[in-house]
Amino acid sequence: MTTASDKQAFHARLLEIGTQRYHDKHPFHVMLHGGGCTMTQVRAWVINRYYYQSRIPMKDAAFLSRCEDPQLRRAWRSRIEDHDGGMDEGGGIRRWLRLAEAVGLDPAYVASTRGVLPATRFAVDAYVAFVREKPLVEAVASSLTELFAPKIHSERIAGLLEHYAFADEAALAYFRQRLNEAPRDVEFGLAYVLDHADTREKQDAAAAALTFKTDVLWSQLDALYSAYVTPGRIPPGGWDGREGVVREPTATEPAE
Ligand SMILES: O=C(O)c1cc(C(=O)O)c2c(n1)C(=O)C(=O)c1cc(C(=O)O)[nH]c1-2
Repeated sequence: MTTASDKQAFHARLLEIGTQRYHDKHPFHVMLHGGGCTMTQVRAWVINRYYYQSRIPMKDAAFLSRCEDPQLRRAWRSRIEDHDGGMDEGGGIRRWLRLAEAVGLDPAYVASTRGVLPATRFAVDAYVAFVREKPLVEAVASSLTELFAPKIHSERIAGLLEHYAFADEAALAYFRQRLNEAPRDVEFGLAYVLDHADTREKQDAAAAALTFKTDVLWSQLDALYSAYVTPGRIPPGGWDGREGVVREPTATEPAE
């Protein structure tokens, strides 16, 4: 059993993992948010990050398939609805494809996931497998990087609007919407982990799960940096900088 002060210390330990390891500090994000990316680099990020987006509802479905407690399923299932949405209006995935269009990519190309870097696939697939296989408290703990996501989403909205001609509210709707959704998810997830990681061993395992997830996020950006910032390093199968580009966005284009 854990005491209240134990719980507090564990909470602080989880927050410290974000301070040390969250991907807001990755050099690729520093470039992206500071206006230092070329359009090819922005597009590479949109293409690769789509793979993460596309797998989030699949990992949440894997999680749900393992929950025996109906209350837990009720609390969790909105995550799938946030990303998939309804038949007509769609959700986060469709909003991501609007960003793809805004940066001049064919959304069908992005949705095909052709051109996604091998290391992106490995990292994201490892996250889905982790959630499918590990104890529930570790699976929930692995989602707690979202504790740190509202800050990065706000920085991204401000940075993209300031530095890139393609960026407007329609293009960035995905991030604006996450600012509403993520705090609710993370409030539930954090309370669940603080309550259920009630031994030192479970706390260690939950902290390791959160650390693993920061690695999943960091590796995706390492893959992008290696392929599209370092000249001549696109691996076999990676987007070539041309496929799926349908137009160059201009500053004078009217917003949708
Ligand atoms: O832009 C980001 O940096 C970022 C990070 C994360 C995250 O920390 O895992 C998520 C998201 N965005 C996001 O939009 C999202 O829907 C999401 C779901 C999850 C998850 O693990 O269930 N993480 C994230």
